[in-house]
Amino acid sequence: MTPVLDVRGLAFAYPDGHQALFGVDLHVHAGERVALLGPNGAGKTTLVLHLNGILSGETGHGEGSVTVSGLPVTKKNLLEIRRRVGIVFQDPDDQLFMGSVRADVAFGPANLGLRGPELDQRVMAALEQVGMADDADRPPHHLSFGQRRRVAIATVLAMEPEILVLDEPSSNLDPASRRELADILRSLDITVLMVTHDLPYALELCPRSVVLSQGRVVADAATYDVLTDEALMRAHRLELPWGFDPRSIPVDSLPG
Ligand SMILES: Nc1ncnc2c1ncn2[C@@H]1O[C@H](COP(=O)(O)OP(=O)(O)OP(=O)(O)O)[C@@H](O)[C@H]1O
Repeated sequence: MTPVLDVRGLAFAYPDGHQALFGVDLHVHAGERVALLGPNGAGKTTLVLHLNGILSGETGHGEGSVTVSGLPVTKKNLLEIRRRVGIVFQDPDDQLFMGSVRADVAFGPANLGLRGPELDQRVMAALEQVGMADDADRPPHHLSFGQRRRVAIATVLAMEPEILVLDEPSSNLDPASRRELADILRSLDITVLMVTHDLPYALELCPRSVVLSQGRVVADAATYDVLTDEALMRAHRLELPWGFDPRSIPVDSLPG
């Protein structure tokens, strides 16, 4: 089966010569939810920015390849790649700039040529997926941070991407919003790659974790196995929150 996301031998140095990735391999199959973990400066954002061609060999010095459902990420394929790879950035305000929630969610599909009832239906379906349909006519800047994050996710879902990439989805959320977002993410029938420093969230949502450290993949295993590997965790500056013990979570409540 062709992976949805196929990263092979990806190496990248920024124009100032700083080498951020050294031969990264990552294969994600349809329906998987994978956490991308690693300390500050590991190269997670650099990798994510390659997934839809924001960074590439043309913006620095690169080697290797990224393929999305068989389509290589190249300049020629960028439009289709950006439809297939939906990236939700950490700050929802980077993605919301229209006068209403509805208009923000409609922006992408309208650019793809959708109009009329088909566009409305696409917008409302995406808002329903994130529990924000009742707020369609509100200005995004009237919403709470957690609500804006959900709308930012809807703007991406409205493109019907093949993979949803989330950068720190739980950051700045209160515990209830964090849990509600976890419920939403679990309910989506979509392949997910989630960059996070929130290790309990990774355990709760992602059966598999990939650890990036100093630009290299140093682990690719079941999240439970990663989080209980004390030597690995220590070597790569990964720390569990105080009092959190993955071994105390009943195995049948972990995502499988
Ligand atoms: N524009 C840039 N020019 C030069 N070096 C950069 C640039 N952006 C990032 N880097 C460097 O590349 C390396 C990887 O950075 P990156 O932002 O990808 O890490 P990260 O894993 O996302 O970190 P964090 O968890 O802090 O967000 C770091 O050493 C960083 O200093």
